[in-house]
Amino acid sequence: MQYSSILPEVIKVADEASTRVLHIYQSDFKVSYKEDESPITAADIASHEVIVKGLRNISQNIPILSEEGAQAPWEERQRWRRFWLVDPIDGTKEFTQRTGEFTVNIALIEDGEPVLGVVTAPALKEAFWGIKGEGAHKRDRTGREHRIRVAELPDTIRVVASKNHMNDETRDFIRALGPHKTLQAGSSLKFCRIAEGHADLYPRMGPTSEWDTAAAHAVLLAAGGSVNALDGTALRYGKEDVLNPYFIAAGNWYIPRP
Ligand SMILES: Nc1ncnc2c1ncn2[C@@H]1O[C@H](COP(=O)(O)O)[C@@H](OP(=O)(O)O)[C@H]1O
Ligand SMILES: [Mg+2]
Repeated sequence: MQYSSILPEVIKVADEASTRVLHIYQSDFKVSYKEDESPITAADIASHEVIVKGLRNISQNIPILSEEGAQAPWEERQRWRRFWLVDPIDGTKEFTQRTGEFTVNIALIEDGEPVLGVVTAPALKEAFWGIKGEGAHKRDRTGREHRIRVAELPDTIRVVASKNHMNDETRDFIRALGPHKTLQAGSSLKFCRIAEGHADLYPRMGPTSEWDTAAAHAVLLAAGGSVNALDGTALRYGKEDVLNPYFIAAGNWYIPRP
């Protein structure tokens, strides 16, 4: 499959979803709570609907797994060699707190690997995309597009961490790094900050689901970075359990084995 030939259409779908999301963000929206007590708004649903429709237009035959869609049973999912993995809004808490740090995420998975990813931050007017082996790009708030790449290792490591889901394990890991600077960012933007060279490391010793990380993982990979579980193996997608293991996303950082 020629990923570069479908990329402009995937960006268009993400942009359409972003426009809908932003419209709701700027309105007096209502917040409801799912069974797991995580928040959901009309923007999550609207974004999901725009993306599913758009991706079906691009490819009739590639199945879709979305945070807000009905999940196909494992008997079916385990046969998917290639599928779209979607988080219509990552950082719903950021959305409801109106920090602007939420994203729309679309990834294409092939044999467990994120080979294409598009991440948009509607309120920040930023977009990131990447294709395995073909590099990553950012569109900034002025509309200018440019290639991005992870930074060379700086003297002081810049660590990016969750605002809403910080925990003791992640804090201990960061402390053990020694001298470092800390940046905060919401949602999958943390991976994108590494991909564009503004941060070096994102340790996540806490739960996330496959849709939270896949698109930004693809961007970071394409920009020269990595996302590894604590045993050093790359994060993979399309598992029976959609939860990710704890991970370390990094630019040019050497991860010492325990
Ligand atoms: N207990 C838990 N189980 C699964 N995922 C969790 C979780 N706590 C937080 N997350 C995930 O962390 C994401 C937010 O990350 P961050 O704190 O880095 O912004 C949430 O994305 P959603 O907003 O899409 O639900 C959510 O999926
Ligand atoms: Mg999410």
